[in-house]
Amino acid sequence: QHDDALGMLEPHTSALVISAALFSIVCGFSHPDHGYVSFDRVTQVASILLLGPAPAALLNGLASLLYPLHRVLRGESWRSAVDAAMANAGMMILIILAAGSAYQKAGGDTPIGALSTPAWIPLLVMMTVLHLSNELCMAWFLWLRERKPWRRIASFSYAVEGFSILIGISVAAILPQIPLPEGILLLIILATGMVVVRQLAMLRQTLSRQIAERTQELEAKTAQLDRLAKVDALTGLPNRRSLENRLDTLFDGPAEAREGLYVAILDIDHFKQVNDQHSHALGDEVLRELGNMIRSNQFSQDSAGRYGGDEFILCLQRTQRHAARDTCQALLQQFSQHRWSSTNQPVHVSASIGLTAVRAEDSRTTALARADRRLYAAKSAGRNQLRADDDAHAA
Ligand SMILES: Nc1nc2c(ncn2[C@@H]2O[C@H](COP(=O)(O)OP(=O)(O)OP(=O)(O)O)[C@@H](O)[C@H]2O)c(=O)[nH]1
Repeated sequence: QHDDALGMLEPHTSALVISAALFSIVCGFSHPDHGYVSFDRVTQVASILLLGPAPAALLNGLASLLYPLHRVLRGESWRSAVDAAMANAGMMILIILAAGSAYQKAGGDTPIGALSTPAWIPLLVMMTVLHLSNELCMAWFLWLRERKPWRRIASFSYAVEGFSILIGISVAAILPQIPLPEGILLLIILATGMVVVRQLAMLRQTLSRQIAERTQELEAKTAQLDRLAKVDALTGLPNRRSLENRLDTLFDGPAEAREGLYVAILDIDHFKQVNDQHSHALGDEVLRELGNMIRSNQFSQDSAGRYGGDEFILCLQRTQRHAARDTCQALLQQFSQHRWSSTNQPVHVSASIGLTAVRAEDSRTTALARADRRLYAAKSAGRNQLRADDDAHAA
């Protein structure tokens, strides 16, 4: 007979079921992919089989409503905890009533007589199907409300679910058959198992979080090192290595990429004197400011940089002879007219440029060597000037 009259509930039975239900909910854990995974089915199934669907629904529903206390103690807001508890309790009561009725319809006894009763199979199937429907409804609801993507329905939560249901069935079948001390021992072993699984899950979660944090730090450091390896610290322009790589790419690529390509070498005039007569700090400021000027001119941004000391390489792509000359002249003029602020006495600093058009047969070395010869010619001619291929005396 199906004895699940609510009036027959003993206070100590009710207290035990509510405590067990609370314990099995609290022993859950948040899984990054599957959300909150808990063992509450153990108590739900055991209480359906021992007390009947209606008392089980009542007691587990009550436990679910009490659960917010625990979540609030963990720092969640009352509002969100109560919201979640109401939704949980409602779904749980429905699942218990439906699965419990299926069990009774299949001829299952309350309390369950033995594990050999096949009526627990519809209970297991119903519980799993209802869990799946619950998941689908939640996913659909979250998608409707927050456009959250659908969570993957993975085997893990079903493994926990199925395992919990089987434990619940076993507990219900075994508990009434054994003496009280053994029964208590069984419950203690079960509770310890839940705590251990929970602790292992939390440990796994902490480790994954730490690994994710370290990976992020390492990626940031690698990106920083990568940047430092390519950039000149003083001017912020590409450094020699990065410039050479860039020029190699240009020179190794198709000949069309070098059409209209001009390469210039700029060297500050008597820079040693700037350092010696004023200060190294002013020397640094001159280099930094020249870097800013180069950046704000029309040089190919990734192919203009500091080649070393007071020497800079400038590339102009897809341009013409006059335009290349004008750009270089404008830079020399801007640089020589700059008023250096870090000193009281007036300081005049100028630079010289050797400019050359890249030829079809050029390699990086031959083009730079020709630009260097033009620079030498500019220095020899008195500095603060530009020498290009077509200038008189250009070497
Ligand atoms: N302040 C400062 N000086 C630097 C830095 N790197 C190189 N120098 C100085 O730049 C100077 C380069 O001098 P040189 O190229 O030999 O000759 P110069 O005095 O510029 O004379 P010319 O090139 O013939 O006009 C040296 O005195 C270096 O010490 C730097 O990062 N900061």
